[in-house]
Amino acid sequence: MTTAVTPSYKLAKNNENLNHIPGSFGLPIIGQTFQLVNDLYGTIDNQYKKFGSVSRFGLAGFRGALLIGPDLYKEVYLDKDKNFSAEMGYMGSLGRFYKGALLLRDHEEHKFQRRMMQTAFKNEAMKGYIGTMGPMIAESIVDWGDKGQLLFFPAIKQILLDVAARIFVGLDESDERAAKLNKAFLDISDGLMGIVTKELPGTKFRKGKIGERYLKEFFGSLIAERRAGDGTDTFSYFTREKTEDGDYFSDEDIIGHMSFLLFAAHDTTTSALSHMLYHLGQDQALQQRLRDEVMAIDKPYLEYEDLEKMPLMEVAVKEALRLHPSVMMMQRRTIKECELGGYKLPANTILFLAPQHNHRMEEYWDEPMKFDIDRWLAPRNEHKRHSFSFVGFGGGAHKCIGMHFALMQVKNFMHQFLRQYEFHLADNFSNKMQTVPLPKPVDDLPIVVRRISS
Ligand code: HEM
Repeated sequence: MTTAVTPSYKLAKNNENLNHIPGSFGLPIIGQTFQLVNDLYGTIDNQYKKFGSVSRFGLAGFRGALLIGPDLYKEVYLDKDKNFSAEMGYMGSLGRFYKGALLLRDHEEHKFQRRMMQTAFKNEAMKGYIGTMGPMIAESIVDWGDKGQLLFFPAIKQILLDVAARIFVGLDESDERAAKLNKAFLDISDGLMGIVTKELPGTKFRKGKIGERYLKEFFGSLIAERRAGDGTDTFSYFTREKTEDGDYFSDEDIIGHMSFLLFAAHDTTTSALSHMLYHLGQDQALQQRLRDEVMAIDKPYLEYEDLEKMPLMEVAVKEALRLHPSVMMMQRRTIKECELGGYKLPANTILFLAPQHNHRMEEYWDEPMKFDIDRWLAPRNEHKRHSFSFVGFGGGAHKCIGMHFALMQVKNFMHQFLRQYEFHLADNFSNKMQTVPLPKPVDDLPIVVRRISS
């Protein structure tokens, strides 16, 4: 039996010796966290204008280099010389609960693990998912017309939790394990925000750790049964996937990937849909343009082949993600000394990548602050000016594996919603947006919904 040796870069401490790079780490420990929470774009833009595309930056206890601009993102995401570690970039944050997740694996190990997910995101699986998704969403919004005004963010959050329990895990909403699973998952998300990182009574961290243990036990206890069955939920696919040598993936790997999948899929899509409705709720003509697209499909539920008949919906969600990326900060750590933007960055330096700034650069986007779906369509095709000017789903080896699933879910929701309802933002909407920890409207997006008379 061979024992895996931990590569030395995973044992090294973060390098904070960056005196040769312009900028500042900000206040002790918290760094520039407060500025960023108050104004994400302004803080990054200020940093760019003062110091250029590579600068010293401090955030939530971490000190490293902030990278700005699509050329640098391309270098880091494509990582041709294996210079960058996603695992060590995220170890101090996501690593507290999701050690072993796909995003926290590097290079060969990452490639090997990503294989586990391949069948679960192929066409055949996606066709099965879409068959479940449409009716579930339709049922969830059937009474929205009677409510008049509703808070969109918590409403869509619950719908997507239920859909995830069914499609990813194979649990019906009436199954009491679905509620427990959702609670465990939400507790972990809360735990990630905890300031105390010890399991002390009453802390978010402790609640999160209890949730983490619940998920471990829950998924672990079902692996053998799912492997023997013919389930078409994501979890079942993972249990049956084999390595190139014909072995199943280990229980530990399957559990780690399932737990992270729930996290990676949920808040991101909730945030994207909330921002999309935020813009459509202010522009009735655009809302009608998208409604015309879904009406033209003329079916109660979307089928897989219908997804490509919704090009406007696809660019509308991308435009929402351009202005308000769900993942507001990505992290990597250098493995060895390397040069970025003309600066030598020592080994073990944390790198911060803030996609929103790329998405609003005037060099790549005309009137970047405007919500304008036509910028993505011919003849303008602004997104083609640089292959990394839009990185809402990341790029390179770690590019979001659930991107097509997310787009399918958005299209399904919008297909059900716009066919039945028209809506606008409620008068009491504050028009304030938050970006940290999750980008969303501050007061949960109150909307007024009216049934369209048939
Ligand atoms: C609008 C919705 C979504 C957005 C904006 C989004 C965004 C992202 C981004 C930016 C990354 C790359 C992070 C990095 O490189 O540091 C990522 C990775 C990932 N996403 Fe998504 N995501 C979404 C939905 C989903 C869904 C629905 C799933 C699963 C069904 C999913 C699963 C994952 C996984 C597993 C990874 C890690 C991939 C890897 O390391 O190889 N995401 N996502």
